[in-house]
Amino acid sequence: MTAALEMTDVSVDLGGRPALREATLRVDTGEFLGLLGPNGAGKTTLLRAALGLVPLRHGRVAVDGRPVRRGGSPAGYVPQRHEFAWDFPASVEDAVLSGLVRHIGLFRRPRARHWQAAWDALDQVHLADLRRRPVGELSGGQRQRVLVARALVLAPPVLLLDEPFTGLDLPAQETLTGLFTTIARDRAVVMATHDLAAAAYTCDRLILLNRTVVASAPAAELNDPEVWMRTFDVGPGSHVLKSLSSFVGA
Ligand SMILES: Nc1ncnc2c1ncn2[C@@H]1O[C@H](COP(=O)(O)OP(=O)(O)OP(=O)(O)O)[C@@H](O)[C@H]1O
Repeated sequence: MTAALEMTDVSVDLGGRPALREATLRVDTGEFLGLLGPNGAGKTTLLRAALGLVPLRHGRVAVDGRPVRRGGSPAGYVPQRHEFAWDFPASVEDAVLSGLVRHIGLFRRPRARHWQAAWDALDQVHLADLRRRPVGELSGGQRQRVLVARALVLAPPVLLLDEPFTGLDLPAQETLTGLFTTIARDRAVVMATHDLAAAAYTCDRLILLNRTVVASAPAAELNDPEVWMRTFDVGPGSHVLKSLSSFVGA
């Protein structure tokens, strides 16, 4: 089977320093993958490499079997919420259509098929009723779903989520988790997150990252404390390990 996303020996330098070292991973259609690691572990860099947004020092990236070139990845990207201009006077459907700007053309009018793709994407995130609402009036959870629809409008083989739960309450997180699980039925989903509990409960597999891939397995199988110590650069007496033991086997 062709991988939805395959990264082989990927190394990236940022500011002259290594941000990612020989990272290798494969994600298949139908998988919901959690990407975990401490601050500065290279999670965002790995997502940006999958999007063709950073030069690779070494290695290969392929989406749906096709090599990714600079700026030309078919992967869908859901940025962190603060990266979107919510005070821009746009409706929900305008925001979703902006995901198609490369297909529509910058100063051209969207065609019927573009509107239909936007409405279908809004249907998938259960926001069809709010399509005329100004984006500035939405809650944090609704804004997150708009960003997911904006990425889905291109029907990507893999959806990359950067910290989707930050600042959301538990019910909003639960809604999103259900949504991501549904979306992962017919594509791959990769979620970079600091929320280990949410990832452990909902993701099929976790990738533990600390500049390189330290481990890749379902949460229940990640029961070697050594692996978590290497991931988070902590010693055996660390509180990190104690808090981990409630939801993984470490
Ligand atoms: N534009 C940049 N120029 C130089 N160094 C950078 C740049 N962006 C990131 N870095 C460095 O690259 C490393 C990896 O950063 P990255 O943002 O990928 O980590 P992360 O795991 O996403 O972190 P966080 O959990 O804090 O968001 C860090 O050491 C960071 O300081």
